[in-house]
Amino acid sequence: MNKKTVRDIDVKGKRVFCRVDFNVPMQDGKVTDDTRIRAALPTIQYLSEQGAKVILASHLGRPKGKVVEEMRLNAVAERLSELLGKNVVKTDEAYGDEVKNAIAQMNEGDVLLLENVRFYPGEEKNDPELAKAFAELADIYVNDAFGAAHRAHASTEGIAHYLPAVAGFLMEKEIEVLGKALSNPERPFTAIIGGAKVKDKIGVIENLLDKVDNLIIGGGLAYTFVKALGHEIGKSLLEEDKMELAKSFMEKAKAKGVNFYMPVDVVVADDFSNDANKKVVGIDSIPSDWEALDIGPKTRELYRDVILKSKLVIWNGPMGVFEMDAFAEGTKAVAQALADANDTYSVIGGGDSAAAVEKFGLADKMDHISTGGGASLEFMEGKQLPGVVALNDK
Ligand SMILES: Nc1ncnc2c1ncn2[C@@H]1O[C@H](COP(=O)(O)OP(=O)(O)O)[C@@H](O)[C@H]1O
Ligand SMILES: O=C(OP(=O)(O)O)[C@H](O)COP(=O)(O)O
Repeated sequence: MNKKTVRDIDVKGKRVFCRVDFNVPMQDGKVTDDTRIRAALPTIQYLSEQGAKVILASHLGRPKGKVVEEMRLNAVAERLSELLGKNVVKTDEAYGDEVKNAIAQMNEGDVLLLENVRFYPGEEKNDPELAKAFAELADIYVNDAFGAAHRAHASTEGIAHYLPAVAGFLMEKEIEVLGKALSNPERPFTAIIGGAKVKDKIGVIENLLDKVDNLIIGGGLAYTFVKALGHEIGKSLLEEDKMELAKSFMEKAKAKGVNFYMPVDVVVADDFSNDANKKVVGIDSIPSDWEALDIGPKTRELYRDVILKSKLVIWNGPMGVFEMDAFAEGTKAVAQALADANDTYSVIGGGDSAAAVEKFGLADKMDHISTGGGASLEFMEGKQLPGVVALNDK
């Protein structure tokens, strides 16, 4: 990465405004998955050990510029405090006098967490006034919020124009791992794209066609491709207006010598539920009133073979409706193949794929699980991430 990092600056005694992505799942006021908090610990601990006054900022959810009580960061501060083994002061605002007073009382090494930055309308508008108000709190800006790096907001982009601005360790690692995967990939290089969001992922697929040796399509988005080939897909997921594009991608893949893999058989169900009637059918035999909710056993074998022969695999999006056990086998097979492929570097991106890998107990077998869903996708599409662009060059 050609951006400065926390290693390149002296932070001792300095007030450091550190943007993190603590947008974590919560239930009944408790943090239910602290992966993103743990992922930011190396930077927080480093800054604290170097004698900085660490002022953390994050968003949580989408409160749309207003205070939403359930989206306060109190529970996050508690969890962080447990993980750090030290007290974390939490303020009820993200800037202003209360915050300035709290910061004035900080000692070197102390950690403070500001309130949800999205409680202010200026955050998502990237309002320069709010960015300046954040900048006034500190001497240095550190961005470690990879998961929000695709957002040009006041605390992720705007503030970087008013302070020395560097990347944290998580940001550096994500950019390096994903960047290396895309710029100098070990081959064969395979991308597996699944999930449901055809619109979000179609750009990624196009970009990947210039980079990969194998492109594997699964999940709900596969059926737009299946239909584009002229097959009946019954009630399976379809983005009709993307069919032409899907067709052109398959042609482009052929022209570029990219192996394009699609399901050869699928698990179809007569209802979108775990106890629906289900059966395995060939890809050209989906009954008109059934829907395909998982890839079939032949497809799992085929995809496994491709994975085992690959040196680098990036995976974004489940192969089926893995939340229901009846349709989790395809996703599980891909996760298991990645776990078994010892010579294959595996990169998982996207909240649902990461959750699936976690659910199957295979997370520690993966080489890199990205903390960013949207961010890793935009990065893989070849887009510049505003939160990274705004940082100081080396
Ligand atoms: N065949 C399918 N039909 C309908 N939904 C599907 C199918 N396969 C996967 N899905 C759904 O796709 C969702 C994940 O999609 P997406 O958000 O695009 O993935 P990610 O979060 O990994 O990027 C999951 O909730 C899953 O149930
Ligand atoms: O959770 C996030 O995105 P992700 O689910 O795409 O990884 C980030 O915190 C960004 O949140 P946002 O999509 O509300 O801007």
